[in-house]
Amino acid sequence: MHMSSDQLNDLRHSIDNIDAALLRLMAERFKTTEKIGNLKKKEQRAIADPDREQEQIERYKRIAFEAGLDVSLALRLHAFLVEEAKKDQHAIMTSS
Ligand SMILES: C=C(O[C@@H]1C=C(C(=O)O)C=C[C@H]1O)C(=O)O
Repeated sequence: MHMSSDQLNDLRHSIDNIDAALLRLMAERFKTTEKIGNLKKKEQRAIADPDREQEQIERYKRIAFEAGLDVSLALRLHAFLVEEAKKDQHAIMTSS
């Protein structure tokens, strides 16, 4: 049975709202990691914090599982976000 185009439009409207929320949250996350980068620069701290990343991984696993999201997808998202945040922080650390 075909989905009616009304149903399709409604679902796509939901997707657009979800995507907008995801992008705004990502912007918020990168603004926050940028602040952390500035703080690390001031305090001469290392960019990477493996202990923190490990704690985040455990948290991602739990939250993804409870939310019914594929755990490996959540962990790939974590790796991507942290890698990008560290690249940004590296740029902050090396700028004068
Ligand atoms: C943002 C930080 O810097 C790095 C990036 C992280 C992140 O994107 O969440 C976490 C740990 C660090 O390796 C931090 O130390 O909190």
